[in-house]
Amino acid sequence: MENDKYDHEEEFLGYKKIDQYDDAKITSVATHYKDILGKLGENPEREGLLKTPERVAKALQYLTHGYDIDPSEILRSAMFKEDYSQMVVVKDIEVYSMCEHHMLPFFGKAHIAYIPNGHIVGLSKIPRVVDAFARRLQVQERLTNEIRDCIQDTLQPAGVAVVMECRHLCMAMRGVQKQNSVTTTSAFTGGFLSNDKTRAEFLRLITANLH
Ligand SMILES: Nc1nc2c(ncn2[C@@H]2O[C@H](COP(=O)(O)OP(=O)(O)OP(=O)(O)O)[C@@H](O)[C@H]2O)c(=O)[nH]1
Ligand SMILES: [Zn+2]
Repeated sequence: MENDKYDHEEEFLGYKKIDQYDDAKITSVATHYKDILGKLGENPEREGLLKTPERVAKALQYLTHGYDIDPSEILRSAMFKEDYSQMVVVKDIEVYSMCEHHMLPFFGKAHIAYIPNGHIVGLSKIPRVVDAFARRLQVQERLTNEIRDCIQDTLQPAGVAVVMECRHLCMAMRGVQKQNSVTTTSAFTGGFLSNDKTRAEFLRLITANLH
């Protein structure tokens, strides 16, 4: 019975379970990757590579499963009326995404805050929203804005702040080959935009070592 509830909840939120692969898609993507291995000068029939096209296809489906998720629905599923109007900060959320230019990973941290306006949201839903947008082909700037807009439009708080710090492998293992550069992006609404003190408090909280 517990399982039934779990399945229903997954379906409701539009989550795709990790083991729920789309067989037709996997077969088609794998066929292309077998061809690509040959074009790269490899022998796709050698033992170590026999299952590689299918593995890559499954990995790619996982790494882009955010397309199947409705991020607003995630928030709507756990909004609670609450008389709390101080900033809520969830910091150091790990992010793994892939740049849409090279399909190479970029990864780092997201720091998110909102100022409740009658409703709070289940804390775990904020990292879930981050993942729903991150598990797509992205640029860091759009990812940052999409997270902000989703929280603002769905929860309608008095303000949202998103800061992301990421390393881009397309800048490290190829191209310009800078190993230590970190890209920071930010997006704000409401009180975080209009009130310098509110924004400064958020920035202080995400840089403070409180634990
Ligand atoms: N603004 C932004 N750029 C990104 C992001 N991820 C990758 N890029 C950049 O996308 C750009 C694509 O530029 P192009 O000149 O078309 O591609 P390229 O010839 O492979 O460029 P190089 O990486 O400089 O070798 C590069 O400058 C990447 O660093 C991102 O999240 N945001
Ligand atoms: Zn890139």
